[in-house]
Amino acid sequence: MELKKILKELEILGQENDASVEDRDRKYLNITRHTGQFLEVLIKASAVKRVLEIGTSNGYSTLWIASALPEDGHITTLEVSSFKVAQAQNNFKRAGLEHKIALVQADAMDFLESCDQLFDLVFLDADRSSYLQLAGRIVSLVRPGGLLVCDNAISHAEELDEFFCFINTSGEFTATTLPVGKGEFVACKNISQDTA
Ligand SMILES: C[S@@+](CC[C@H](N)C(=O)[O-])C[C@H]1O[C@@H](n2cnc3c(N)ncnc32)[C@H](O)[C@@H]1O
Repeated sequence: MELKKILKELEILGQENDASVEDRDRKYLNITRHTGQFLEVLIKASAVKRVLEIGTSNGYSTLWIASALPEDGHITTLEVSSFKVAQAQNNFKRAGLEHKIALVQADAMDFLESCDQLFDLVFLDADRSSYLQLAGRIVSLVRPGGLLVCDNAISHAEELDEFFCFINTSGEFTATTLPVGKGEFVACKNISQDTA
């Protein structure tokens, strides 16, 4: 099925589902279309090839990212819920983008502890209360010159304040928050003068 149609279908499903379902674990909580378009532009403009996404849900944001990547690009996306993993896998297959996507069913902390790759882009959209605990690992997985993007930077600014403070005071990133979708915190990892 054509990607555009799948994205539209998932937008309608997300709105209807999240408005009617009480259980938060069953809500999709997808990024907005504008955030998808923003990620698409960022990936293309920055020649991003390797992406780590934390928080797949049913794969809506992953589809935006995977479709923006070049043919030799790759995204690893983490999701803890088996209910959502099954739906995401099906959506990746329908969009014909499976070859660019590694969907890992895991808790982010477990995965990050054992991950030794560097990524051009880390997209963070999971359980906000765990970000501060994950912050050290996240920082180390972004390559120098690479990007960290975090969703909900305006919609949940207070909750994310300590995490953003950690990134901003690390001295390792140049960051800003953009009024796109629910607010996107965008941080570029500085390239030290020694290695530039
Ligand atoms: C906001 S939703 C992600 C939405 C998705 N990025 C999109 O736009 O389509 C957050 C997801 O993160 C998952 N999640 C929460 N904590 C997690 C963790 N510690 N490790 C992996 N996944 C987690 C939840 O199950 C949920 O599906």
